[in-house]
Amino acid sequence: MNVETMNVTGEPLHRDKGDVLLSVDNISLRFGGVKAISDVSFDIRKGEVRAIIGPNGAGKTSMLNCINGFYHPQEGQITYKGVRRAKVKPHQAAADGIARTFQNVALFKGMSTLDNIMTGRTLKMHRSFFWQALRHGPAMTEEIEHRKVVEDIIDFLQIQHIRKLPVGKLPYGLQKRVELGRALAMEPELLLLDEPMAGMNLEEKEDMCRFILDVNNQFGTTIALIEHDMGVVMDLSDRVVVLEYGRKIADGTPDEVKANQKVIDAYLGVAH
Ligand SMILES: Nc1ncnc2c1ncn2[C@@H]1O[C@H](COP(=O)(O)OP(=O)(O)OP(=O)(O)O)[C@@H](O)[C@H]1O
Repeated sequence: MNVETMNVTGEPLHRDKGDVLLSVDNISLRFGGVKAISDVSFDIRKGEVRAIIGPNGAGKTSMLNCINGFYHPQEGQITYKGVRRAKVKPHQAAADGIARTFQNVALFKGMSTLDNIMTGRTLKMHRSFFWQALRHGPAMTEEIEHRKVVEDIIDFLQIQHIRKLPVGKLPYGLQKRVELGRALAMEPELLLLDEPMAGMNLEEKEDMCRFILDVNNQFGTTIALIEHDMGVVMDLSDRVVVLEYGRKIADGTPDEVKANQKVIDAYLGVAH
């Protein structure tokens, strides 16, 4: 099998990096008197790794929450796959191919790695709860198909050795990998990663970087990630958008952003 041209389920991959997959236009989000995001616009192109960076409180997580429907901005609009979105809910965004991971791992701690990743297949299950409970007939066939996808993901992420272990007992780096696995089980077109390397040691970071790049290269998944480690951001990303105090202050390639005086000032804490 040539994984370069296949997705997780072995279907052919159609990569046309460059088209806009999602665009954020003039988004503003307020919480009472707090302006979390002010008039921000940027786009995410199909097949790219797009980083969202900025100092603490800049509005990065709020932006991911707007993209996947956790928050609904008071102003502006989001267009996904050419369709202007109304107020979608997170499960609708997920059904449309947008999956995410969280800053703090959000897994079912008492459940095994395998079962946690299996929960990522929920939206793909067509048989009713009645059939699934019986584990009979069409539901059985369907479960076998879903298990196959999940086992492929487990192989891909090299976590066979922990497939039966409860995730709450795993080191943090591995929990983050399981969370990535659960997001991948949704076969997303757009994967949102909120600080995927937070709390990891160097070796775990290197592993996670490699998996993110492999997901992008092998499955053609578009990735938007928030990350504080600048080395990681510069290595992984095709383009970087920089937020500060809820406003966009820069947008470009890693080299362009690195050389931008506003970005340098923001990270040095220079007052404006
Ligand atoms: N649910 C909420 N209710 C009230 N204020 C919020 C809420 N979520 C975010 N904020 C505020 O919005 C601003 C942006 O927060 P956000 O978490 O998006 O920033 P961030 O760039 O992700 O920060 P960090 O890097 O520290 O995670 C902050 O002032 C924060 O306190």
